[in-house]
Amino acid sequence: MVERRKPIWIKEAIEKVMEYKLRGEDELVSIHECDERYLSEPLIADHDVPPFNRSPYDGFALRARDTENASRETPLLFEVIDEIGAGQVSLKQVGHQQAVRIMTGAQIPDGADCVIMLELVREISEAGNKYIEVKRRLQDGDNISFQGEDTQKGSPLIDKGERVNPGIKALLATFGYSQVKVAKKPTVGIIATGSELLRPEDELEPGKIRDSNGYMIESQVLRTGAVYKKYENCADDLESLYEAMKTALQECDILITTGGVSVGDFDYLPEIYKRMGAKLLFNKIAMRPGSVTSCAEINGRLLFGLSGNPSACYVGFELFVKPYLRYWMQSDRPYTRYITGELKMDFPKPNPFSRFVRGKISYEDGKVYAEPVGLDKSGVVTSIAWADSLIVLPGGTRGYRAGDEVDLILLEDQQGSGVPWQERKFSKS
Ligand SMILES: Nc1nc2c(c(=O)[nH]1)N[C@H]1C(S)=C(S)[C@@H](COP(=O)(O)OP(=O)(O)OC[C@H]3O[C@@H](n4cnc5c(N)ncnc54)[C@H](O)[C@@H]3O)O[C@H]1N2
Ligand code: MOO
Ligand SMILES: [Mg+2]
Repeated sequence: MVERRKPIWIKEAIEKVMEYKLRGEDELVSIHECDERYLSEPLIADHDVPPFNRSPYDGFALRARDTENASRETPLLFEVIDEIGAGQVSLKQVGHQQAVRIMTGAQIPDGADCVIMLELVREISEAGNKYIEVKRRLQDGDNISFQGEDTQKGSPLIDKGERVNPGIKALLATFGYSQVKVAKKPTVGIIATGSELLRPEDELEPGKIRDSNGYMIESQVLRTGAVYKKYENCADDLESLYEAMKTALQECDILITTGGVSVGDFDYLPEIYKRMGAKLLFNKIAMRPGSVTSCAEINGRLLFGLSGNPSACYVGFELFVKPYLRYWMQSDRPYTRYITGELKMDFPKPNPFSRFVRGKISYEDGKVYAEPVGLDKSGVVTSIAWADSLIVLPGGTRGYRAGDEVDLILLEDQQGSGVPWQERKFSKS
Protein backbone atom coordinates (compact mmCIF):
# COMPACT_ATOMS: atom_id res chain seq x y z
CA MET A 1 0.00 0.00 0.00
CA VAL A 2 1.40 3.36 -1.03
CA GLU A 3 2.06 5.71 1.85
CA ARG A 4 -0.50 8.50 2.15
CA ARG A 5 1.13 11.73 3.17
CA LYS A 6 -0.65 14.50 4.96
CA PRO A 7 0.16 17.91 3.50
CA ILE A 8 1.11 20.74 5.85
CA TRP A 9 0.81 24.49 5.22
CA ILE A 10 3.69 26.35 3.63
CA LYS A 11 3.94 28.61 6.66
CA GLU A 12 4.22 25.60 8.91
CA ALA A 13 6.92 24.03 6.75
CA ILE A 14 8.98 27.25 6.83
CA GLU A 15 8.60 27.37 10.60
CA LYS A 16 9.74 23.78 10.94
CA VAL A 17 12.87 24.55 8.92
CA MET A 18 13.57 27.70 10.87
CA GLU A 19 13.28 25.86 14.18
CA TYR A 20 16.74 24.59 13.27
CA LYS A 21 18.13 27.91 12.16
CA LEU A 22 21.73 28.61 13.09
CA ARG A 23 24.02 31.59 12.89
CA GLY A 24 27.31 30.72 11.23
CA GLU A 25 30.75 32.02 12.13
CA ASP A 26 32.43 35.24 11.04
CA GLU A 27 35.58 35.84 9.08
CA LEU A 28 37.69 38.80 8.04
CA VAL A 29 38.04 39.42 4.32
CA SER A 30 39.78 42.08 2.31
CA ILE A 31 37.49 44.89 1.24
CA HIS A 32 38.14 43.76 -2.34
CA GLU A 33 36.41 40.49 -1.51
CA CYS A 34 33.45 41.75 0.47
CA ASP A 35 30.93 42.16 -2.36
CA GLU A 36 27.65 40.34 -1.80
CA ARG A 37 28.86 39.17 1.60
CA TYR A 38 26.74 39.65 4.73
CA LEU A 39 28.17 42.03 7.30
CA SER A 40 28.62 40.43 10.67
CA GLU A 41 28.85 43.70 12.54
CA PRO A 42 26.99 46.97 12.16
CA LEU A 43 28.63 49.89 10.44
CA ILE A 44 28.74 53.03 12.56
CA ALA A 45 30.27 56.31 11.42
CA ASP A 46 33.48 56.82 13.39
CA HIS A 47 33.98 60.30 12.01
CA ASP A 48 31.98 63.05 10.38
CA VAL A 49 31.47 62.94 6.63
CA PRO A 50 32.68 65.15 5.13
CA PRO A 51 35.36 65.40 7.80
CA PHE A 52 35.86 69.15 7.17
CA ASN A 53 33.98 72.03 5.59
CA ARG A 54 34.75 71.89 1.90
CA SER A 55 33.97 73.57 -1.35
CA PRO A 56 31.39 71.91 -3.61
CA TYR A 57 32.53 74.09 -6.53
CA ASP A 58 35.62 75.36 -8.27
CA GLY A 59 35.63 79.00 -7.18
CA PHE A 60 36.84 81.46 -4.58
CA ALA A 61 36.40 81.24 -0.82
CA LEU A 62 35.80 84.55 0.92
CA ARG A 63 33.90 86.29 3.71
CA ALA A 64 30.19 86.86 3.01
CA ARG A 65 30.11 90.07 5.01
CA ASP A 66 32.66 91.64 2.64
CA THR A 67 30.20 91.25 -0.25
CA GLU A 68 27.42 93.23 1.42
CA ASN A 69 27.70 96.17 -0.93
CA ALA A 70 28.54 94.21 -4.07
CA SER A 71 26.21 94.56 -7.04
CA ARG A 72 26.33 94.52 -10.81
CA GLU A 73 26.73 98.31 -10.76
CA THR A 74 29.25 98.35 -7.93
CA PRO A 75 31.47 95.28 -8.23
CA LEU A 76 33.90 94.79 -5.36
CA LEU A 77 37.53 93.83 -5.73
CA PHE A 78 39.01 90.95 -3.69
CA GLU A 79 42.67 90.10 -3.48
CA VAL A 80 43.46 86.45 -4.25
CA ILE A 81 45.90 85.40 -1.52
CA ASP A 82 46.24 81.67 -2.17
CA GLU A 83 45.26 78.85 -4.54
CA ILE A 84 44.33 75.35 -3.38
CA GLY A 85 43.09 72.14 -4.98
CA ALA A 86 41.42 69.16 -3.31
CA GLY A 87 43.82 67.58 -0.83
CA GLN A 88 45.61 70.87 -0.14
CA VAL A 89 45.06 73.00 2.92
CA SER A 90 45.68 76.75 2.83
CA LEU A 91 47.67 78.10 5.73
CA LYS A 92 46.41 81.61 5.05
CA GLN A 93 43.72 83.37 7.03
CA VAL A 94 41.15 84.96 4.72
CA GLY A 95 40.70 88.58 5.77
CA HIS A 96 38.79 91.64 4.64
CA GLN A 97 38.30 91.75 0.84
CA GLN A 98 40.50 88.70 0.41
CA ALA A 99 39.81 85.42 -1.37
CA VAL A 100 41.42 82.02 -1.82
CA ARG A 101 41.10 80.33 -5.19
CA ILE A 102 39.68 76.93 -4.24
CA MET A 103 38.84 73.80 -6.19
CA THR A 104 35.98 71.36 -5.55
CA GLY A 105 36.69 69.17 -2.53
CA ALA A 106 39.30 71.45 -0.94
CA GLN A 107 38.98 72.43 2.71
CA ILE A 108 37.53 75.91 3.27
CA PRO A 109 40.35 78.10 4.54
CA ASP A 110 40.15 79.77 7.93
CA GLY A 111 38.29 83.04 7.88
CA ALA A 112 36.24 82.24 4.77
CA ASP A 113 32.56 81.39 5.15
CA CYS A 114 31.27 81.11 1.58
CA VAL A 115 32.32 80.25 -1.95
CA ILE A 116 31.56 81.94 -5.25
CA MET A 117 31.80 79.89 -8.45
CA LEU A 118 34.56 80.63 -10.99
CA GLU A 119 31.99 81.49 -13.66
CA LEU A 120 30.54 84.32 -11.55
CA VAL A 121 33.65 86.44 -11.10
CA ARG A 122 35.93 88.42 -13.37
CA GLU A 123 39.58 87.67 -12.81
CA ILE A 124 42.08 90.50 -12.97
CA SER A 125 45.90 90.42 -12.89
CA GLU A 126 47.68 93.61 -11.93
CA ALA A 127 51.38 94.08 -11.20
CA GLY A 128 51.83 90.40 -10.41
CA ASN A 129 48.85 90.39 -8.06
CA LYS A 130 45.59 88.62 -8.71
CA TYR A 131 42.15 89.99 -7.96
CA ILE A 132 38.58 89.05 -8.57
CA GLU A 133 35.60 91.22 -9.11
CA VAL A 134 32.49 90.15 -7.22
CA LYS A 135 29.15 91.49 -8.45
CA ARG A 136 26.73 89.87 -6.04
CA ARG A 137 25.99 89.54 -2.39
CA LEU A 138 26.71 86.23 -0.72
CA GLN A 139 25.39 84.80 2.52
CA ASP A 140 27.39 83.15 5.23
CA GLY A 141 27.44 79.41 4.34
CA ASP A 142 26.73 79.86 0.63
CA ASN A 143 28.23 77.01 -1.39
CA ILE A 144 29.82 75.24 1.50
CA SER A 145 29.53 71.55 2.02
CA PHE A 146 29.60 71.35 5.79
CA GLN A 147 31.47 68.94 8.00
CA GLY A 148 29.11 66.12 9.02
CA GLU A 149 26.33 67.12 6.61
CA ASP A 150 26.44 63.69 4.97
CA THR A 151 26.65 61.81 8.24
CA GLN A 152 27.84 62.53 11.75
CA LYS A 153 30.23 60.64 13.95
CA GLY A 154 28.37 57.97 15.89
CA SER A 155 25.50 57.57 13.39
CA PRO A 156 24.43 53.97 12.83
CA LEU A 157 24.58 53.48 9.06
CA ILE A 158 24.22 49.82 8.18
CA ASP A 159 22.86 46.98 10.28
CA LYS A 160 24.62 43.72 10.87
CA GLY A 161 23.40 41.10 8.42
CA GLU A 162 23.07 43.48 5.47
CA ARG A 163 24.48 42.25 2.20
CA VAL A 164 27.30 44.37 0.81
CA ASN A 165 26.21 46.31 -2.26
CA PRO A 166 28.23 49.02 -4.06
CA GLY A 167 26.94 51.73 -1.72
CA ILE A 168 27.82 49.75 1.40
CA LYS A 169 31.24 49.01 -0.03
CA ALA A 170 31.75 52.75 -0.52
CA LEU A 171 30.88 53.31 3.14
CA LEU A 172 33.24 50.58 4.27
CA ALA A 173 36.03 52.32 2.38
CA THR A 174 34.97 55.72 3.73
CA PHE A 175 35.32 54.46 7.28
CA GLY A 176 38.62 52.75 6.76
CA TYR A 177 37.67 49.10 6.59
CA SER A 178 40.47 47.59 4.54
CA GLN A 179 39.31 44.31 6.12
CA VAL A 180 35.65 43.58 6.62
CA LYS A 181 34.05 41.25 9.14
CA VAL A 182 31.53 39.14 7.27
CA ALA A 183 29.58 35.93 7.76
CA LYS A 184 31.39 32.81 6.69
CA LYS A 185 29.72 31.12 3.73
CA PRO A 186 28.01 27.87 4.60
CA THR A 187 28.86 24.93 2.36
CA VAL A 188 25.85 23.36 0.74
CA GLY A 189 26.24 19.82 -0.53
CA ILE A 190 24.31 19.02 -3.70
CA ILE A 191 23.50 15.53 -4.94
CA ALA A 192 21.29 15.04 -7.96
CA THR A 193 19.69 11.61 -7.88
CA GLY A 194 18.22 9.60 -10.72
CA SER A 195 19.33 6.75 -12.97
CA GLU A 196 18.13 8.79 -15.95
CA LEU A 197 20.59 11.63 -15.40
CA LEU A 198 23.35 12.51 -17.84
CA ARG A 199 25.92 15.26 -17.56
CA PRO A 200 25.89 18.32 -19.82
CA GLU A 201 28.80 16.88 -21.80
CA ASP A 202 27.00 13.58 -22.47
CA GLU A 203 25.08 12.74 -25.65
CA LEU A 204 21.40 12.10 -25.13
CA GLU A 205 20.43 8.44 -24.94
CA PRO A 206 17.01 6.80 -25.08
CA GLY A 207 15.09 7.32 -21.84
CA LYS A 208 17.71 9.65 -20.37
CA ILE A 209 17.86 13.38 -19.75
CA ARG A 210 20.60 15.72 -18.68
CA ASP A 211 20.69 16.78 -15.03
CA SER A 212 19.55 20.39 -14.91
CA ASN A 213 18.51 20.62 -11.26
CA GLY A 214 22.01 20.11 -9.91
CA TYR A 215 23.26 23.11 -11.85
CA MET A 216 20.21 25.18 -11.09
CA ILE A 217 20.70 24.56 -7.38
CA GLU A 218 24.38 25.55 -7.69
CA SER A 219 23.16 28.90 -8.99
CA GLN A 220 20.49 29.27 -6.37
CA VAL A 221 23.04 28.56 -3.64
CA LEU A 222 25.44 31.15 -5.06
CA ARG A 223 22.64 33.70 -5.35
CA THR A 224 22.04 33.45 -1.60
CA GLY A 225 25.74 34.09 -0.99
CA ALA A 226 26.60 30.55 0.17
CA VAL A 227 28.95 28.09 -1.56
CA TYR A 228 28.27 24.60 -2.83
CA LYS A 229 30.02 21.30 -3.08
CA LYS A 230 28.57 19.35 -5.96
CA TYR A 231 28.81 15.60 -5.78
CA GLU A 232 28.61 13.09 -8.60
CA ASN A 233 25.06 12.39 -9.68
CA CYS A 234 23.76 9.31 -7.95
CA ALA A 235 21.75 6.55 -9.61
CA ASP A 236 18.53 5.41 -7.97
CA ASP A 237 20.30 2.86 -5.82
CA LEU A 238 19.65 2.75 -2.11
CA GLU A 239 23.10 1.66 -0.97
CA SER A 240 25.22 3.98 -3.05
CA LEU A 241 22.93 6.96 -2.43
CA TYR A 242 23.00 6.28 1.30
CA GLU A 243 26.82 6.18 1.29
CA ALA A 244 27.09 9.30 -0.86
CA MET A 245 24.78 11.21 1.45
CA LYS A 246 26.59 10.08 4.57
CA THR A 247 29.90 11.31 3.17
CA ALA A 248 28.40 14.60 2.00
CA LEU A 249 26.82 15.24 5.38
CA GLN A 250 30.23 15.07 7.01
CA GLU A 251 31.70 17.53 4.55
CA CYS A 252 28.92 20.11 4.31
CA ASP A 253 26.80 22.32 6.54
CA ILE A 254 23.57 21.27 4.88
CA LEU A 255 22.76 18.78 2.16
CA ILE A 256 20.37 19.18 -0.73
CA THR A 257 19.28 16.25 -2.82
CA THR A 258 17.01 16.48 -5.81
CA GLY A 259 14.74 13.67 -6.95
CA GLY A 260 13.64 10.46 -5.33
CA VAL A 261 11.43 11.97 -2.63
CA SER A 262 8.04 10.87 -3.83
CA VAL A 263 6.38 7.47 -3.52
CA GLY A 264 7.85 5.72 -6.56
CA ASP A 265 9.60 2.36 -6.56
CA PHE A 266 12.97 4.05 -6.93
CA ASP A 267 12.34 7.04 -4.68
CA TYR A 268 14.79 6.16 -1.93
CA LEU A 269 15.05 9.37 0.05
CA PRO A 270 12.29 8.48 2.56
CA GLU A 271 14.04 5.17 3.28
CA ILE A 272 17.44 6.84 3.59
CA TYR A 273 16.18 9.39 6.11
CA LYS A 274 14.89 6.48 8.17
CA ARG A 275 18.11 4.52 7.88
CA MET A 276 20.16 7.52 8.93
CA GLY A 277 17.96 8.03 11.94
CA ALA A 278 17.15 11.55 10.73
CA LYS A 279 14.06 13.25 12.07
CA LEU A 280 11.59 13.91 9.27
CA LEU A 281 10.24 17.46 9.52
CA PHE A 282 7.84 17.16 6.58
CA ASN A 283 7.42 15.37 3.28
CA LYS A 284 4.27 16.91 1.87
CA ILE A 285 3.31 20.56 1.61
CA ALA A 286 0.06 22.04 0.39
CA MET A 287 1.60 23.70 -2.63
CA ARG A 288 2.27 23.08 -6.27
CA PRO A 289 4.83 22.67 -7.62
CA GLY A 290 6.97 21.33 -4.84
CA SER A 291 4.39 19.37 -2.87
CA VAL A 292 6.85 16.55 -2.25
CA THR A 293 9.55 18.88 -0.85
CA SER A 294 10.97 17.10 2.17
CA CYS A 295 13.20 18.09 5.03
CA ALA A 296 14.86 16.01 7.69
CA GLU A 297 17.23 16.84 10.52
CA ILE A 298 20.14 14.93 11.93
CA ASN A 299 22.47 16.24 14.63
CA GLY A 300 21.26 19.77 13.96
CA ARG A 301 22.00 19.51 10.23
CA LEU A 302 19.27 19.77 7.66
CA LEU A 303 18.75 17.48 4.71
CA PHE A 304 16.56 19.09 2.08
CA GLY A 305 14.97 16.63 -0.30
CA LEU A 306 13.88 18.75 -3.22
CA SER A 307 11.69 17.32 -5.92
CA GLY A 308 13.16 15.93 -9.11
CA ASN A 309 10.74 17.94 -11.18
CA PRO A 310 12.69 21.09 -12.13
CA SER A 311 10.05 23.71 -11.36
CA ALA A 312 9.21 22.00 -8.09
CA CYS A 313 12.87 21.78 -7.18
CA TYR A 314 13.33 25.48 -7.90
CA VAL A 315 10.38 26.61 -5.81
CA GLY A 316 11.34 24.32 -2.95
CA PHE A 317 14.74 25.96 -2.73
CA GLU A 318 13.39 29.52 -2.88
CA LEU A 319 10.80 28.98 -0.16
CA PHE A 320 12.56 26.69 2.28
CA VAL A 321 16.32 26.54 1.72
CA LYS A 322 17.03 30.19 0.97
CA PRO A 323 15.79 31.61 4.30
CA TYR A 324 17.75 29.00 6.21
CA LEU A 325 20.98 29.95 4.40
CA ARG A 326 20.43 33.69 4.60
CA TYR A 327 19.75 33.47 8.31
CA TRP A 328 22.93 31.43 8.71
CA MET A 329 24.81 34.35 7.17
CA GLN A 330 23.43 36.82 9.73
CA SER A 331 20.54 38.19 7.71
CA ASP A 332 17.50 39.39 9.64
CA ARG A 333 15.55 39.49 6.38
CA PRO A 334 16.12 35.94 5.20
CA TYR A 335 12.80 35.33 3.46
CA THR A 336 11.92 35.90 -0.15
CA ARG A 337 10.33 39.31 -0.57
CA TYR A 338 6.96 39.71 -2.22
CA ILE A 339 4.84 42.52 -3.56
CA THR A 340 1.31 42.57 -4.87
CA GLY A 341 0.21 43.08 -8.43
CA GLU A 342 -2.57 42.39 -10.85
CA LEU A 343 -2.88 39.17 -12.73
CA LYS A 344 -2.75 39.93 -16.44
CA MET A 345 -4.57 36.92 -17.71
CA ASP A 346 -7.10 34.34 -16.60
CA PHE A 347 -5.92 31.30 -14.77
CA PRO A 348 -9.08 29.23 -14.80
CA LYS A 349 -7.69 25.95 -13.47
CA PRO A 350 -8.87 25.45 -9.89
CA ASN A 351 -6.42 23.90 -7.45
CA PRO A 352 -6.78 22.77 -3.87
CA PHE A 353 -3.12 23.66 -3.22
CA SER A 354 -1.48 27.07 -3.48
CA ARG A 355 0.22 27.44 -6.83
CA PHE A 356 3.52 29.15 -7.49
CA VAL A 357 3.36 30.06 -11.14
CA ARG A 358 6.56 31.19 -12.79
CA GLY A 359 5.80 34.72 -13.90
CA LYS A 360 7.08 37.93 -15.35
CA ILE A 361 6.36 41.33 -13.86
CA SER A 362 5.58 44.40 -15.94
CA TYR A 363 4.77 47.98 -14.99
CA GLU A 364 2.12 49.99 -16.77
CA ASP A 365 0.86 53.41 -15.70
CA GLY A 366 2.42 52.96 -12.30
CA LYS A 367 0.71 49.62 -11.72
CA VAL A 368 2.32 46.24 -11.25
CA TYR A 369 1.16 43.39 -13.44
CA ALA A 370 2.25 39.80 -13.70
CA GLU A 371 1.69 37.09 -16.23
CA PRO A 372 2.71 33.46 -16.37
CA VAL A 373 5.66 32.49 -18.54
CA GLY A 374 5.71 29.13 -20.25
CA LEU A 375 3.94 25.95 -19.39
CA ASP A 376 2.76 25.76 -15.80
CA LYS A 377 3.76 22.20 -15.01
CA SER A 378 6.02 20.96 -12.30
CA GLY A 379 8.24 19.05 -14.74
CA VAL A 380 8.91 22.11 -16.90
CA VAL A 381 12.39 23.59 -17.04
CA THR A 382 12.06 26.45 -19.58
CA SER A 383 9.71 28.66 -17.60
CA ILE A 384 12.22 28.96 -14.75
CA ALA A 385 14.64 30.74 -17.03
CA TRP A 386 12.01 33.24 -18.16
CA ALA A 387 10.61 34.02 -14.74
CA ASP A 388 11.47 36.95 -12.48
CA SER A 389 8.75 36.14 -9.98
CA LEU A 390 6.46 33.48 -8.65
CA ILE A 391 2.82 34.40 -8.99
CA VAL A 392 1.09 33.01 -5.93
CA LEU A 393 -2.38 31.67 -6.50
CA PRO A 394 -3.64 30.53 -3.10
CA GLY A 395 -5.43 27.21 -3.08
CA GLY A 396 -9.17 27.44 -3.45
CA THR A 397 -12.08 25.99 -5.20
CA ARG A 398 -11.99 28.25 -8.23
CA GLY A 399 -9.51 29.68 -10.66
CA TYR A 400 -8.32 33.22 -11.04
CA ARG A 401 -9.20 35.96 -13.49
CA ALA A 402 -7.30 38.79 -15.09
CA GLY A 403 -7.48 41.76 -12.72
CA ASP A 404 -7.29 39.66 -9.54
CA GLU A 405 -4.76 40.89 -7.01
CA VAL A 406 -2.00 38.39 -6.36
CA ASP A 407 1.20 38.14 -4.34
CA LEU A 408 4.38 38.12 -6.41
CA ILE A 409 7.50 36.58 -4.92
CA LEU A 410 10.53 38.41 -6.27
CA LEU A 411 13.12 35.91 -7.40
CA GLU A 412 16.00 38.24 -8.06
CA ASP A 413 15.53 40.33 -4.95
CA GLN A 414 18.49 40.62 -2.61
CA GLN A 415 16.82 42.76 0.01
CA GLY A 416 14.81 39.93 1.51
CA SER A 417 11.97 40.13 3.99
CA GLY A 418 11.72 39.72 7.75
CA VAL A 419 8.51 37.74 7.35
CA PRO A 420 7.94 34.75 5.11
CA TRP A 421 5.25 34.58 2.49
CA GLN A 422 2.35 32.79 4.06
CA GLU A 423 -1.07 31.68 3.02
CA ARG A 424 -3.70 34.38 3.26
CA LYS A 425 -7.31 34.55 2.37
CA PHE A 426 -7.95 35.18 -1.30
CA SER A 427 -8.66 38.84 -1.86
CA LYS A 428 -10.25 40.14 -5.00
CA SER A 429 -9.48 43.64 -6.13
N1 LIG B 1 1.87 8.27 -7.41
C1 LIG B 1 2.40 9.47 -7.24
N2 LIG B 1 3.30 9.89 -8.13
C2 LIG B 1 3.87 11.10 -7.99
C3 LIG B 1 3.49 11.93 -6.92
C4 LIG B 1 2.54 11.46 -5.99
O1 LIG B 1 2.20 12.13 -5.03
N3 LIG B 1 2.05 10.20 -6.19
N4 LIG B 1 4.03 13.18 -6.83
C5 LIG B 1 4.37 13.78 -8.07
C6 LIG B 1 5.01 15.03 -7.85
S1 LIG B 1 4.00 16.27 -7.31
C7 LIG B 1 6.32 15.24 -8.09
S2 LIG B 1 6.95 16.79 -7.92
C8 LIG B 1 7.23 14.18 -8.47
C9 LIG B 1 8.39 14.14 -7.52
O2 LIG B 1 9.29 13.22 -7.94
P1 LIG B 1 10.62 12.88 -7.17
O3 LIG B 1 11.02 14.01 -6.32
O4 LIG B 1 10.47 11.58 -6.56
O5 LIG B 1 11.68 12.89 -8.34
P2 LIG B 1 12.00 11.76 -9.41
O6 LIG B 1 10.94 10.72 -9.36
O7 LIG B 1 13.35 11.33 -9.18
O8 LIG B 1 11.89 12.58 -10.74
C10 LIG B 1 10.74 13.28 -11.11
C11 LIG B 1 10.96 13.91 -12.48
O9 LIG B 1 12.01 14.83 -12.44
C12 LIG B 1 13.05 14.50 -13.37
N5 LIG B 1 14.34 14.81 -12.75
C13 LIG B 1 14.84 14.24 -11.66
N6 LIG B 1 16.05 14.73 -11.36
C14 LIG B 1 16.30 15.66 -12.28
C15 LIG B 1 17.41 16.53 -12.50
N7 LIG B 1 18.48 16.52 -11.69
N8 LIG B 1 17.37 17.38 -13.55
C16 LIG B 1 16.29 17.37 -14.37
N9 LIG B 1 15.19 16.59 -14.19
C17 LIG B 1 15.22 15.73 -13.18
C18 LIG B 1 12.89 13.03 -13.55
O10 LIG B 1 13.47 12.58 -14.75
C19 LIG B 1 11.38 12.88 -13.52
O11 LIG B 1 10.82 13.24 -14.75
O12 LIG B 1 6.61 12.93 -8.39
C20 LIG B 1 5.28 12.88 -8.92
N10 LIG B 1 4.82 11.56 -8.89
O1 MOO C 1 5.84 18.34 -5.91
MO1 MOO C 1 4.97 18.32 -7.42
O2 MOO C 1 5.88 19.51 -8.03
O3 MOO C 1 3.76 19.34 -6.56
O4 MOO C 1 4.18 18.64 -8.97
MG1 LIG D 1 9.90 9.91 -7.99
